[in-house]
Amino acid sequence: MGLFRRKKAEPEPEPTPEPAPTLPEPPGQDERGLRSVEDQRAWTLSMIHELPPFGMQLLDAVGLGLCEEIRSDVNLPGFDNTAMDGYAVRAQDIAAATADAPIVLEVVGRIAAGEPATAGLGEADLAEGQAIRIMTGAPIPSGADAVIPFERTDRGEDEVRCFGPVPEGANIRRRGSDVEEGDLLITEGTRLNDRAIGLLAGVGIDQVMVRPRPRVVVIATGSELVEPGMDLEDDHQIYDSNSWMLAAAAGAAGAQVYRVGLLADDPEQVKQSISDQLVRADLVVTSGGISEGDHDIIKEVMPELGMVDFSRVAMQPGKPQGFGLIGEDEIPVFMLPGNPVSAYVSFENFVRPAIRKLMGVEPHLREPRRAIASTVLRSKPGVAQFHRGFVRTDMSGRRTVEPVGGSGSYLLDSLQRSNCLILMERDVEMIAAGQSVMVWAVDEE
Ligand SMILES: Nc1nc2c(c(=O)[nH]1)N[C@H]1C(S)=C(S)[C@@H](COP(=O)(O)OP(=O)(O)OC[C@H]3O[C@@H](n4cnc5c(N)ncnc54)[C@H](O)[C@@H]3O)O[C@H]1N2
Ligand code: MOO
Repeated sequence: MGLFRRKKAEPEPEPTPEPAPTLPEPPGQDERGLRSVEDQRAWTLSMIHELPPFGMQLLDAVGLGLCEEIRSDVNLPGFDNTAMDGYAVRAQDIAAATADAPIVLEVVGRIAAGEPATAGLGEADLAEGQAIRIMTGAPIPSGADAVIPFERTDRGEDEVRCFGPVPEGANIRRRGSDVEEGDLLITEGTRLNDRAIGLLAGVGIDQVMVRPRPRVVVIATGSELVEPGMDLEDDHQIYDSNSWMLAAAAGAAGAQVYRVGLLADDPEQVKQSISDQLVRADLVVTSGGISEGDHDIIKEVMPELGMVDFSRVAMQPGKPQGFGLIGEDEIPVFMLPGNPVSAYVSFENFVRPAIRKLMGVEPHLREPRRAIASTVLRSKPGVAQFHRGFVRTDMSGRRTVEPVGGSGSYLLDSLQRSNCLILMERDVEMIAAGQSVMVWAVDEE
């Protein structure tokens, strides 16, 4: 017992520190320490979330991902109308007409597009022996069941000679024959193109719910890099191609791109510059500095900015990969390898799907097409191979593909000459000429 029966004050318990947030459990590795491309993609995509949707005017929505289902409230056409300038007639009245023995009809009115069907006749039906001059898009008057084009008549004003018959229904565009009220027009997850905008406008819709363009910051690192347009000061410098190519690719995928100037291999500068970018980024993409070198700057500084993961993926090119969630807002960052082809192939495999997921556009991954290999293709065992290729489709629809350039991941020229990536799965070592293989046609949407 203590003095004066007072209990000794219990020491305050030490507050348990919040555990530092970590990335979800990364995918497993093979015996050589490599992850599969599919696992790496699924894992990184699991940390990317669709951006919240907004209502946008049609022209602001071009290229964006629709996040509602669009059904039509109207019929298209909204009324039976004529596809030709001519005369609305009763087909049976001129069934016996020929060039030599034309049938004469009385012209009882005239309807232009935008005028009501009653403009010609009032409330009466077109009667036997009557015709109405009618212009393309104008509504078909009641009683008429065909339109004879001007070219098959003498274009008469008060009466018209018809030089041949027309079948019932000829040149009439029926109400609802394009779109019926209630039809499903565009599904959620569709990236809106120019034709979709036309259809939406055509059914009277002026605003849609879409996800905004993801803001993608693209950064290249490397002290050897020089901005295109500047002089190379010595012969061991190179021009930065990656940040331009990645910025262009991100833009084509639908992003709002911010390309940041080059960052030299100075840790403090790189850290500060990347942190400064986070306020305007939904996604950050870097290139270079992630493999085993002494100056792999990204590998060095990024752990100070958040939760990051560097790994090796069973793919060629593109083996070294980095991913993280950085800054207070845990902005996703893809840290791509510096070799230009590796950066491009990594973009196609991981970044483009992430941009599409942010936009709510499906499918996330490019859809592979089947093509016949025109020469033998080889791959190292145990890695997914992404050869550059040129795919063409002949007149009969047969798609063939040939490799372009070698497999070196520095080969920018052959990358430019290619229009596809040839996909050779991890367990495939050879594709013989004439065998089929899957390709990503990278110039397609
Ligand atoms: N000992 C090892 N060395 C390397 C390995 C490895 O596993 N062990 N992997 C190789 C592979 S594969 C790749 S890919 C590269 C990736 O390297 P980094 O991401 O660290 O990239 P850097 O070293 O910065 O650059 C590589 C290469 O690319 C050129 N480069 C970089 N940035 C640009 C740019 N913006 N525009 C044009 N060219 C760029 C750079 O000059 C280098 O030539 O590592 C291998 N090494
Ligand atoms: O895998 Mo590196 O990405 O080939 O050149």
